[in-house]
Amino acid sequence: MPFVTAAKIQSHRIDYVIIGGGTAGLVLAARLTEDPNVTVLVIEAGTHHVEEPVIDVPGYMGRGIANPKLDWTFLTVPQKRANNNVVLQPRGKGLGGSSHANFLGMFRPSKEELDALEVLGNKGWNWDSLLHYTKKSETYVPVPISDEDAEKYAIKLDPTLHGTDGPLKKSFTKEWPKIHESTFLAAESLGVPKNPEPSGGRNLGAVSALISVDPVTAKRSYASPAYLEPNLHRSNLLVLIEAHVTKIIFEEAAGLQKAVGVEFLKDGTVHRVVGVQREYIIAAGTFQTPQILELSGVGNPDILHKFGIKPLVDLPGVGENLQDHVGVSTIVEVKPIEVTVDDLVDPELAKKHEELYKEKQEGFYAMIPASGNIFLSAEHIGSDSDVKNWQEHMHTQSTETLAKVNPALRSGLEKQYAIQRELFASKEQAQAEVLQYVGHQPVPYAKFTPGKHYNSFFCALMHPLSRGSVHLASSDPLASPAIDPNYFANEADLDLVVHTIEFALKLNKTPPLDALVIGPHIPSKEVLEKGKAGLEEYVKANCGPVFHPVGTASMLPREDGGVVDATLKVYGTSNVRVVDASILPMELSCHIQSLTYAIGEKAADILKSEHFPA
Ligand SMILES: Cc1cc2nc3c(=O)[nH]c(=O)nc-3n(C[C@H](O)[C@H](O)[C@H](O)COP(=O)(O)OP(=O)(O)OC[C@H]3O[C@@H](n4cnc5c(N)ncnc54)[C@H](O)[C@@H]3O)c2cc1C
Repeated sequence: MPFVTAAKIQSHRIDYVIIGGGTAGLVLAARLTEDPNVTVLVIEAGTHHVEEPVIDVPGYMGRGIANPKLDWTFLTVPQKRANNNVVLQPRGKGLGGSSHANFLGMFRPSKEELDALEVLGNKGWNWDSLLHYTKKSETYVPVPISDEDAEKYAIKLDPTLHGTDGPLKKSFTKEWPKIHESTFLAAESLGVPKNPEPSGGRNLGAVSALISVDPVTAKRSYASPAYLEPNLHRSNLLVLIEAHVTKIIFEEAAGLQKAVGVEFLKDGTVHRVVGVQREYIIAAGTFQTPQILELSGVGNPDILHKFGIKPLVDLPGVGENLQDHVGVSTIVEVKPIEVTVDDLVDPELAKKHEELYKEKQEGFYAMIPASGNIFLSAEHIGSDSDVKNWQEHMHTQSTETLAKVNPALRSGLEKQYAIQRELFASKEQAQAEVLQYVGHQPVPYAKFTPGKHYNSFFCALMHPLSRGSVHLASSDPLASPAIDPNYFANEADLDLVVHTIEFALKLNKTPPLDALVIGPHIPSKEVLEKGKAGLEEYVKANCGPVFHPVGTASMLPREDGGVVDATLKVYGTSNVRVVDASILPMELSCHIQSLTYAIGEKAADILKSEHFPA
């Protein structure tokens, strides 16, 4: 039984401490403890969720948001270019982290995007390597599908691209919403083909989403049941839950900061773990990893001084370079061609599906309502002259951003923008995503009318040019950090979201989908009548994230504003690394959980090869 108490920790000899038992943290813990001579302590602020339907049942996706037991319930600071709104930023709390809170989609970026990590100065971080580690993390479990349905719903996977014996299960939904078929055909008419195998480095087009579900049990597969629970028998894997790490304690040694302990709060008492043999790994996610670094004296000295923290490592990239997929929902009323989540307002039907789920692992709750996604290039959402104007506009806007940025971060940002411009110019690279939600997406800016049926398209940006930040808002380690995605700081981002909405509106008017659409719900007719200006206002008033923040502990050369090097070691320290999504220096054209698992897998091999060379 690896669960330990704060009082007993020091009776163990610990090789590695992992701060945060989330997606990447648990992968790393499981892989390192494959060696029985290596002892790992995971410290997780949340709890161990066992038999928690809100997590396990795929059809309950999203229900944990704003529940403080499951979600950190973060909000952004007021967004200057989005009507000063504060925006919800959910993050999974408890073992499994955001892998227990997410919407289950399993996607991969394009080959060029992963190869760009190496171009940015990170040797060994490229498509081939990350494909290897993604496959290592997963097992693809096929579900039976007829040839006719496989054609309609764009499913023809190349088995060599998918894992066969990794801990995480992925599969497809067992039932296919009819509206996906009409949507995919309409997209094809607008020049966006179906992509039956988006996992091989070409992710553009209309796809049916793979999801992190075990089709045998119909339960969510996530970091805790995949990587932790099967290893609970290991005596060298120690897990401390409901313990909030407040800082790492450093001592100077040979010109570097060496971590000599970690401090945490449990049940109102401050505890320390000292005497760790090898390393301290921060895996607290994109918002809390920079918070822990800053609380520990690693970051921009100007920021640290404000909170009375003595700077130990001058690292101005900590908490900077935050990027997020931002977007907005569009919803139309549709004809009732099939039973959807909208019908579950009927308590009798909801009960029937709950029973179906319990007894046969079937029905609505065995699937997710959002399993169709359309990835679009700039060319798909704009005319030739739009694209040309955009490129020019993007260039000017980026140049202005570069002029304002902290000089220590400028060269890194310049390199990122050069790559973004290249990706933007390519007809093969996705710049926007339309996520189909079959039914009325639960958003606060639209009211569902029982008895009606809806179709939602969430329209999101893939490669934001805007850069935000996450920094301390208080020296109190329990306070939320100040999260500022800085949405639409670059106007091109707003324009791209507006063009994506225009694409979605066009999709609704294109056969055969048009035959199902009754009329607009949101944006309303009044908004639509105002044209582009109306849509811009609509986006600013209602935008929100797709929950894929990255970049706040960027893996980049130090002279480019990096926080970690290509071995994930924090610059200026001798024994601290970051292993989570925050290390990704640039946003990708996909949902990022698969890649986060791959980061954990790759990190484990990096550590093993350094400490136990073959
Ligand atoms: C609502 C939502 C929907 C999403 N949908 C999808 C999707 O459909 N597909 C997809 O690919 N991706 C999706 N994502 C994104 C994806 O799940 C995350 O990007 C990924 O899981 C992040 O992993 P991580 O290891 O970086 O951090 P996390 O998994 O968040 O892990 C961080 C861990 O650290 C712990 N922690 C934080 N601070 C401390 C502290 N001070 N002390 C101790 N522990 C601490 C946290 O409790 C957490 O367990 C979604 C995310 C959310 C929130």
